[in-house]
Amino acid sequence: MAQTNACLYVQRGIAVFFEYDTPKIVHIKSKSIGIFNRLVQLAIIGYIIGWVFIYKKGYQLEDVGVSGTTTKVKGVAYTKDPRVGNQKLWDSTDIVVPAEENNAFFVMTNMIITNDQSPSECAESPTVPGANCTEDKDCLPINKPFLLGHGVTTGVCNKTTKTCMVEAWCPIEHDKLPTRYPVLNATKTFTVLIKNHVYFPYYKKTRSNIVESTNASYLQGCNYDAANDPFCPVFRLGYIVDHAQQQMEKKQTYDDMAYEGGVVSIRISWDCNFDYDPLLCKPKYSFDRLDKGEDSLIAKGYNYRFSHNYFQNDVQKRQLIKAYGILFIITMDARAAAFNVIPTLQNIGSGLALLSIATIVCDVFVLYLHKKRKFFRSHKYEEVTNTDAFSIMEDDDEDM
Ligand SMILES: Nc1ncnc2c1ncn2[C@@H]1O[C@H](COP(=O)(O)OP(=O)(O)OP(=O)(O)O)[C@@H](O)[C@H]1O
Repeated sequence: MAQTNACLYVQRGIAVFFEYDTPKIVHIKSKSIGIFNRLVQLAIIGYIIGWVFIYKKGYQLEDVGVSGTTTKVKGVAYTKDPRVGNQKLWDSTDIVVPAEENNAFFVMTNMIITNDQSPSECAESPTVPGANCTEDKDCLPINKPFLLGHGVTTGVCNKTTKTCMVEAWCPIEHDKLPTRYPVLNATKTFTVLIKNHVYFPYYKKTRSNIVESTNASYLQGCNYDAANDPFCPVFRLGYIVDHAQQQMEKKQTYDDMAYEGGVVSIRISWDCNFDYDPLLCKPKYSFDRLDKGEDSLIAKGYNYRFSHNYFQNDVQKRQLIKAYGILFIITMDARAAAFNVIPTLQNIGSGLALLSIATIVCDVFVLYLHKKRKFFRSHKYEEVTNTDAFSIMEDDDEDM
């Protein structure tokens, strides 16, 4: 039985080898099928013209720009807060730390200041893991560092604080923000000048976000506003923070964010069409908050520590600052395009090839979905053999 089946397969295989398929044109005269065919062709042509050529500008060659960005923050704040000295004047030199960063700037908005620290011995903080003790032997070995603490053990337990004595920068920092408001909430009125230069290597053209028509007095007086002054490169920090939170469910005020810090991105987008005057190419700005803000339960906000070291009466001293603030990260995305023959021909070619899909779609409709599909199929597929051909030749001979 199995042998017979195998023989049948072999015979069929041999028969297929001696067959030839050729497409046949069946001219169907039907209003509904004709309209369907034209609609499919129209949809494909619409896609090629509308999407590929008009929307995606398939006739242009794209170049990606390289760019450099610098920033300068300006503003003055005056605080009356016992935490930072009763009266203190702050300008951007005090508040922007470090003074210069690559594609970013940090604005300090709140802080814990520990003044006059000097290297000596003091009791470790009770919140430091492993620093609690009841007797001296709990603080052995000597010179053991506390990873999350402030110094190294001296082998003595402080009976008052019940923590190990450490050799450290003393007094150690009291790591707790004392009030619910940020010291430097006035930074919301500070401004930042962003200078962004972009170069397109293929087109050898440079653009800058400081528009050609501006002058120094315009820069000193303008403030970016998406609706009223979209080309001013000077941004109020309060404006950036407000607009960065638009996509967030729980929006925070500038003061809320300034209290524990956060991360905001400033995105500069260039989309230049060099088929027109390059001077018409202007940047667009958008702002986003990158940290989770209120939604994050642990490790909220953004802070880091830095110190100012000095000598007083030949004693080495320092002021330690735990700075909370907003880190502004500048990202850039630059593209330029202009007419070029190669992408134009490529897109026309692939568009024409796409038109053949109309025939496939119509064939599927006519041969498998249409109510007269059996009739159309019988005309589309026809089997002929050599014997048929010979009989027709003989008939022709007789006629002659
Ligand atoms: N954050 C800012 N807000 C408003 N204007 C600014 C800001 N930063 C700079 N400017 C002004 O923009 C212009 C160009 O700034 P640029 O830094 O190139 O020049 P500058 O003369 O060195 O600036 P300055 O000495 O005032 O810091 C200057 O007139 C400057 O005062």
